[in-house]
Amino acid sequence: GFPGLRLPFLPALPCRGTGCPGEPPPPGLAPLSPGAPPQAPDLLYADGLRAYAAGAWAPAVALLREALRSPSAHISPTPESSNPSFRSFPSILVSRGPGGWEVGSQGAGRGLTPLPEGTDSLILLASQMKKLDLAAAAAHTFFVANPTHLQMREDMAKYRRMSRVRPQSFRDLETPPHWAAYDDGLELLGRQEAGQALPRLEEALQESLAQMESCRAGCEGPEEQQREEEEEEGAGSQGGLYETIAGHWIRVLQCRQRCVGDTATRPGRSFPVPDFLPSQLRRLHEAHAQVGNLSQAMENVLSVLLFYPEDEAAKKALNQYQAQLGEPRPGLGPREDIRRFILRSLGEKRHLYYAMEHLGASFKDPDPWTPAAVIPEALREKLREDQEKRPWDHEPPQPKPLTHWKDVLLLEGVTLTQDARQLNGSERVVLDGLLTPAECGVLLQLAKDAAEAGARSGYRGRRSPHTPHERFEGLTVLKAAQLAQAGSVGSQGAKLLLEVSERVRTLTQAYFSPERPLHLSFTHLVCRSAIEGEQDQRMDLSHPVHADNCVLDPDTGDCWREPPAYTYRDYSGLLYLNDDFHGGDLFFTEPNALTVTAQVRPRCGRLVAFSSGGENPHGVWAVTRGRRCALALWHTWAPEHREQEWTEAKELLKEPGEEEEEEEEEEMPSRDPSPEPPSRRLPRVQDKAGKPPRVREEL
Ligand SMILES: O=C(O)CCC(=O)C(=O)O
Ligand SMILES: [Fe+2]
Repeated sequence: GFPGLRLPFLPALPCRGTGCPGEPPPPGLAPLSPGAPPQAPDLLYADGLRAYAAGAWAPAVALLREALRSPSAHISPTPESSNPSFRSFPSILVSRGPGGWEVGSQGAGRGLTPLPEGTDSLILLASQMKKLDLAAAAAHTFFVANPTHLQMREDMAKYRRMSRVRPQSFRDLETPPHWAAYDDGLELLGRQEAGQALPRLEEALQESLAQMESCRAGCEGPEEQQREEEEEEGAGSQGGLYETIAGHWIRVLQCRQRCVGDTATRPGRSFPVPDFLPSQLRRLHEAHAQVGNLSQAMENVLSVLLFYPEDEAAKKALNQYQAQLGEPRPGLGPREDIRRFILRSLGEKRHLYYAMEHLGASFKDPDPWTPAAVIPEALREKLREDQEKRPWDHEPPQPKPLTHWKDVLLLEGVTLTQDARQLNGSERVVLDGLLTPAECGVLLQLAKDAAEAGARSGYRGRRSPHTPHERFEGLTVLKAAQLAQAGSVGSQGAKLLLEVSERVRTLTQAYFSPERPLHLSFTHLVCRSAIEGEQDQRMDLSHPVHADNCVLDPDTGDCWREPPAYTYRDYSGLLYLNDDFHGGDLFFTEPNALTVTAQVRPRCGRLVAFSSGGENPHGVWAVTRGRRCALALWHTWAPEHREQEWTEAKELLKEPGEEEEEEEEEEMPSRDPSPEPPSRRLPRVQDKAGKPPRVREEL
């Protein structure tokens, strides 16, 4: 498996002396400071890789360059032979030519090219060092941090085609094969290249099933047995033989069912893509239909129907095919691999539900498609209640529209919904798919729990500072972490809040400021609730028209970048969590604060990001029913305005075992903070216990 690894091809490097836990100075950066004695190139190289693995680009580039430049490196540029875990690749050179990135094979006797500063130099450097895997991963990482760099993406594809490396190995380095194939397939499909998409989509499905198999195989492995032994010791083995056997099987089955979610979870993400297999089948069906493969389109749509027998779209397509084919063709049925998968899974679910009903076992069904008939009558009521409490787990899958895929940037499944032109502005964007429904659910729950915790301690949800007709609750990341520590809210929610804010920062930087690092300056989870019985004659807004970093004068259209405005804010982001309320759309206006130029309806996982100045006056229509929750984030180019609380919150939420690893990373000096979370760049919080809690009021 790939449990959340960022760069799995990098071996865990042995820790030697300096920089190792318990040892002073940070790893191997000394040679870069003037006057320090030079280090052997392979040590520099190893340290460079460690810096690279930690995401510290600047030191990585510097160290690797040093490694390459040292005299002995000219003879043997890589310590490949001494380190068997580095594979050799054919020698390929990527360089920046007049027409963009250029790919060619390395000519003999070519001298060392002076390297420009910056992340992309690592790609060049790595390829010169014949570290094609490193080059590819660097290119990929560069792309992830700069998704608007479409040229780069195309060139990466070229690079991949030209290399004699097996086709997947570039993405494989960082991404499990089923995700790599899936993303490729979707992208091709979006470009209307269904024919080319098909092999990748098919591969994605095969690889997903294979991944599932290997995950399932692990369910009876030594770890599972060890856990059982421990549990049995703990429980004093009161049960007899049958109980022991039943207990074993229940655990194996629970584990196997969990593999669905594991396979559907992208590396680094906390939640699975909902309904992963059925949505892959839908894509396959779509692609086969587009190229006119009638029988395969039919096979796939029949497979969708195995999951969802009542799926209207699938039934309609099927009828159409049957009409086209005339008479039923023998031998045409759902896919065998899917049929077997479903049968087996249903068998397991039956056992688990039985165990739940009669043996008190717990089981969280990972699938929304389980037919009601499989669930014992006695459990249905309770499950329905749970479901109502947590509707996000069972929201029907919403296939993303494929019509705009030409414009879509594929980044962690995020799609570009509206660009500045479509929004009638200069620096505005709407992106979708930043959160899964489950993630929205967790954050909504966090907001709710925090509000309840506040109410218990005598704090009443106050009236909005903007309107008397709404209640307003705001939660900062630090407050969330403190509440999690006190046990008032789940720590999963507080952690997700941090993770998500970093996700937004990365995207905002990539989209608007690829050349210059953006920092979070303030993160606020905000819910606005209509006060019932006070909505009838309402004329005001939930949030009056304003600009975020300047004081707008609607009469002249000027915007004064001076206090009381938060003048250091450079980019604003609103990440919406729900849409089950009335009113509450965000809108942009002309500088006169009257003429509406664009409007955005909030929904789960939708991000609206824009520059914070007078070019983006905006407001929020009255929320007249229900509760509207959003994560408001402001970004700054000014490092001195970085959100200190982010780091403090991160610190509070750290699990006991995480300490050492972080220690090492934090000591990694990194002046170029491009794709890292702010925590690595900020000094450690000195005194968490002694400090009175800071209250912040920023809106
Ligand atoms: O919640 C929104 O959609 C916008 C809020 C806003 O503009 C702000 O807080 O500055
Ligand atoms: Fe605003």
